Amino acid sequence: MTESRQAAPAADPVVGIVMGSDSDWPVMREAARALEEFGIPYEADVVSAHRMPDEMLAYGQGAAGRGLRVVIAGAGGAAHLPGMLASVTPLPVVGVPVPLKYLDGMDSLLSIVQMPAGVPVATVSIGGARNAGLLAARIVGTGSDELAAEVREQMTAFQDDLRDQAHAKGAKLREEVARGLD
Ligand SMILES: Nc1c(C(=O)O)ncn1[C@@H]1O[C@H](COP(=O)(O)O)[C@@H](O)[C@H]1O
Repeated sequence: MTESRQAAPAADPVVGIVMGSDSDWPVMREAARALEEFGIPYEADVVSAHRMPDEMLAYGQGAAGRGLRVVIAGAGGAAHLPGMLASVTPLPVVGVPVPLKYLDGMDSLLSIVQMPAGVPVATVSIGGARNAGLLAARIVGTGSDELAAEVREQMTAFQDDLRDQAHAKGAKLREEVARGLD
């Protein structure tokens, strides 16, 4: 009898990564990479407030009910997607300003960061999708389930690693200085 080989069912996503266009993916995939490093199940999709407003509303309104705990929303230019999602979901929304050819992402940054009182979006730096993923991981880590506990443990190890790397860089720089500048 041949052994049946079935792929394990993918865990339900707890983070939703959405972006205004697939052209944002080269930037936004860094958020996905960060989540993968922490073993956090996520989904990724194109959702545009401007081009598909009905679908954007449905995504935002359904996100919490589907088990998502955080939404990461990235968009370039007149980036209304993160704010519009934040207005229809009770979940934390992390906004990623995506830099485009003109204005270097300043337009997107200002569109996302200047939210009216009552509708918060946690905005990361221009192109800062990796930090968006790490922030989402920390938010997941605030939970009380097994995944949250694992993420907290991994995040502490990650931070220890960052500190060790910074120490190593400092040691290298001090050695260079001790040898004298050319
Ligand atoms: N800012 C938004 C929204 C939105 O905020 O709803 N929808 C698309 N876009 C942005 O338009 C840019 C150009 O999109 P195309 O590359 O598809 O022309 C992208 O950076 C996208 O995020």
